[in-house]
Amino acid sequence: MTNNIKSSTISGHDEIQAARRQINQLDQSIIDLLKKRFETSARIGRIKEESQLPVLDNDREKQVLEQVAQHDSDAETQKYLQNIFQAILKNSRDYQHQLMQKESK
Ligand SMILES: O=C(O)C(=O)C[C@]1(C(=O)O)C=C[C@@H](O)C=C1
Repeated sequence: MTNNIKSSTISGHDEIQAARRQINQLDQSIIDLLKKRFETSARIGRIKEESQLPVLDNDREKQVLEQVAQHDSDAETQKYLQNIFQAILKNSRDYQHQLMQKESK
């Protein structure tokens, strides 16, 4: 009995470790993709600066969030994905603003 509890605890521990290794790899992929996304956003930001266009484009942001919704039909995870992408869009805008400020100095 004691042994069973111990071994199930150990295998639970191993399972957590394995899942965490997977999360580490997934996080690395997410970081790589987000870096690429920021670079692309910076490119748009430079064009907007040259053309004197505002950083915020509400229609485009709505489109991005709709695209996210279309890619995930699971209502359970949808609200979290929406939150994440709202944060991504905000940080994308902040990054563009920061680059514009730097370039104007
Ligand atoms: O598509 C643009 O116009 C962008 O500047 C990119 C981006 C984005 O990160 O997706 C960022 C800010 C805008 O409000 C809309 C979208």
